[in-house]
Amino acid sequence: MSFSGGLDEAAKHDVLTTIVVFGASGDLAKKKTYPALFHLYQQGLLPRRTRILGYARTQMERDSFTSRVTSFFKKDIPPADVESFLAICGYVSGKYDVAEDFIRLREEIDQQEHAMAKRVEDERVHIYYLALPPSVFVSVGTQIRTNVYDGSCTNRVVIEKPFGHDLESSRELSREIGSLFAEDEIYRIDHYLGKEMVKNILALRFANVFYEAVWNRHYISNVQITFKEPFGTEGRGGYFDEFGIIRDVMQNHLLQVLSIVAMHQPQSLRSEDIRDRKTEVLRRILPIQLEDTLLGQYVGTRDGSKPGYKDDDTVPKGSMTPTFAQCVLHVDNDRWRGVPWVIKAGKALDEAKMVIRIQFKDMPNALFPNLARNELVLQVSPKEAVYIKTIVKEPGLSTNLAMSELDLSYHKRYQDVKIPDAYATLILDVLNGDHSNFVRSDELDEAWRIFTPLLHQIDRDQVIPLPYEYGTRGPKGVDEFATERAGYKLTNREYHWQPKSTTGKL
Ligand SMILES: NC(=O)C1=CN([C@@H]2O[C@H](COP(=O)(O)OP(=O)(O)OC[C@H]3O[C@@H](n4cnc5c(N)ncnc54)[C@H](OP(=O)(O)O)[C@@H]3O)[C@@H](O)[C@H]2O)C=CC1
Ligand SMILES: O=C1O[C@H](COP(=O)(O)O)[C@@H](O)[C@H](O)[C@H]1O
Repeated sequence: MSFSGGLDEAAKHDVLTTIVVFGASGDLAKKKTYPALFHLYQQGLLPRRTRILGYARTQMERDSFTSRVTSFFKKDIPPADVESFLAICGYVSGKYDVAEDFIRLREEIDQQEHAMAKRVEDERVHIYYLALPPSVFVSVGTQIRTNVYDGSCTNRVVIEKPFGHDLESSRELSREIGSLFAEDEIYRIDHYLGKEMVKNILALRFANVFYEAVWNRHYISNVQITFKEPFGTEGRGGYFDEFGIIRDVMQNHLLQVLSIVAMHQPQSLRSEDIRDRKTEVLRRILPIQLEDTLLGQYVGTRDGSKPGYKDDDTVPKGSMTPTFAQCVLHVDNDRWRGVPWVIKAGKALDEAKMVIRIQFKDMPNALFPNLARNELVLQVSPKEAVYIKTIVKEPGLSTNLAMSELDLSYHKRYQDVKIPDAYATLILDVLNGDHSNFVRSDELDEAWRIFTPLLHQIDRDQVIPLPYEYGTRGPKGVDEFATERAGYKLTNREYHWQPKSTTGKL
């Protein structure tokens, strides 16, 4: 990871670069991969000699391919930019298990490289982006390794989650992928690691003397990491039902965030040093107990305006898959022993939000009795912000105390900065060969170790999730859970942080 001008390393080096997007006809390619590639192209961050080849089974004429991959581009983009981007894009149709099709792909890559090459010894990079269902990862990986892989250039393989559905299947997948590619060729995407505020955690923690000083059990009472979506699985129920909210969001996104908040300072900003620290802290997390877990599944609204999870035609009628979960985790090391970490994720809740809330302990002196607690809140979405809930004297003639905040709202402080999509930053990392924001196989192993016993118990015991109405805060007991299990103290019911916040009396 670089904090000092490493942004356009790849572009500066003018490496001959070929990016192959497998599954180019699909949803992820259309919504994320191509818009991200286009964003990088527009910013001049793709190496000058880059070619992008889509690959999928669907037969597509150039027109239908280009209209598909540009369908999620912003509407106000100059058409000339889109045209020049499309000039570097091509498409090859082929199956995922047919050697001849991959040989054709390799020939196409060779031809394109030949056309771009200045010298025979040009430095070359091949990026294989697997925007594909996991059922074909290994088959496509095998074909790439056998028929496309070029040992004389740098090869990078980008893989999307899910990486298995429990410890055993994840190990099996790692073993199979690991037999095809070296670990340093593999980039496992967790797109939360590309989000601005998640990338900011490292800077906040290790570039400011005052945070690190209190970042431990002596000052922090509990930590809450919360993901809320205001919509249900609508249409994606088939996929979701196999996984459930714990596998979909918690085992990956929330645990990755937790590991960065909890880890010790890395030796350096080198990706392996950062990943070593994350893995080290994951190793200290005890497997989650069912008693420390609250599960829910949304039902339709009383007025019938929103459907329940099981009303979705793609969801099996008797499904017990949780769409909401809240768990307490414990990090068993000297820094964190005794501090509960509450992670919560749910679909069809009351709002869209991803926040990391660090609640400090009570003020240890009695000069001011009954003080509310300080909190440091990192809002990852919808609007990036860092704020510290801070007690002040109510301004004016009053001598009361009031809860207020030190507020760094990005949309106010950085008005001219456009925060890039996570996929754009992650693809840029791949171009730069930077693994810091990708999941290493031992991290993945630890993540599954923490969740697998719980997931198996839920399946084995057929644990019934509690119902909650679409658009609410979650099942009955959600707020009490954090208070009773983690000692969370609601600071002040009158106080609600907003970008332009009101203060509330204590
Ligand atoms: N969509 C999203 O927003 C997100 C997706 N992901 C992950 O990214 C990957 C791709 O997701 P997404 O684009 O939604 O997937 P899609 O279901 O859209 O599949 C991508 C392409 O793969 C081919 N395909 C689909 N099903 C099969 C199958 N059973 N066997 C062989 N080929 C198949 C199709 O291409 P063709 O038939 O033309 O070959 C399809 O266009 C997955 O691993 C997913 O979990 C991760 C985060 C978000
Ligand atoms: O990986 C996933 O993430 C999305 C949420 O991502 P965000 O960037 O919009 O916060 C979630 O909707 C989806 O279920 C899950 O698979």
